[in-house]
Amino acid sequence: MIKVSVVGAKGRMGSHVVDAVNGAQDMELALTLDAGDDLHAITPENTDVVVEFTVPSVTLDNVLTLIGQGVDVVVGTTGWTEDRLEQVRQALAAAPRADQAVFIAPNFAISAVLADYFAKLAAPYFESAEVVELHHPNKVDAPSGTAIHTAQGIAAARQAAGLAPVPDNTETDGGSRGQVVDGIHVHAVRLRGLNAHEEVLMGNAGEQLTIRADSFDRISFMPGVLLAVRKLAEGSHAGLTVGLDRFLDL
Ligand SMILES: NC(=O)C1=CN([C@@H]2O[C@H](COP(=O)(O)OP(=O)(O)OC[C@H]3O[C@@H](n4cnc5c(N)ncnc54)[C@H](O)[C@@H]3O)[C@@H](O)[C@H]2O)C=CC1
Ligand SMILES: O=C(O)C1=N[C@H](C(=O)O)C[C@H](O)C1
Repeated sequence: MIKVSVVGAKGRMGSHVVDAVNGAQDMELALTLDAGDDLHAITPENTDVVVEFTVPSVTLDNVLTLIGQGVDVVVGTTGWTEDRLEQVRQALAAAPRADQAVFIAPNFAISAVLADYFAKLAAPYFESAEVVELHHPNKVDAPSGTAIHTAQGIAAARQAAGLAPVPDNTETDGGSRGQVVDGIHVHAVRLRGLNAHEEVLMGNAGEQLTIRADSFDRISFMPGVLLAVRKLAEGSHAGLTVGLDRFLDL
């Protein structure tokens, strides 16, 4: 049995993870912690893998503490920059166990992972590309971690293909053109009734490709979370891994 602890267990995602772990025949729920709890309670004796869904402002500190505790960590929280990822790599290099692992996924839903993948495939063939993400209004960060990741992937694919910057003759902008991530405009919508959605728009003269992923319910993230827990428990993914696509045969 894989012993799984959940950090952020009272949150929207954390509470779903608790239910998913309780429903998995090969896992047993160890500790469930939330804001104010001491993460040092989590040790290799009671936990194989920790699942961390908290808030962007605390996730790095949580992950560094958990690495120091000698346990593997699956992270779904957003807010990861290259600088923060590097801090995780360095902490893992000095971790108590040589084969210790941290896995971070911008998105655990297969629809979103595939949309991201398809966007990278399509990117070299279109002059224009923009990303629109749409979420529930309780979300604290904008744009979404997934949209940032998608925009970065599109930008890298365009650069590798030698494409020019996206065409844009905007002269006045009060913010309507969105946040620019590596040259790709990203727009965020917050609307009651929505959960997590992303649309990638690509255009050429006279044509448009739309790639859209809709996560209507947080249960859509759970197969991906459980897959990541199982992969880390296998012990063959030491170090830092980013993106669920790394665990799929794409
Ligand atoms: N990777 C993915 O597939 C997904 C990622 N997310 C991301 O997961 C994160 C959490 O989202 P939600 O569950 O909707 O948020 P939420 O606000 O419902 O839950 C966050 C939980 O973390 C707890 N928390 C805050 N500070 C803490 C600390 N220092 N230690 C332990 N717990 C602490 C809060 O009390 C709360 O219970 C966000 O960054 C969100 O963008 C959300 C959905 C899917
Ligand atoms: O806060 C959310 O809800 C979500 N957050 C993640 C993100 O910012 O990309 C994943 C998904 O979009 C849901």
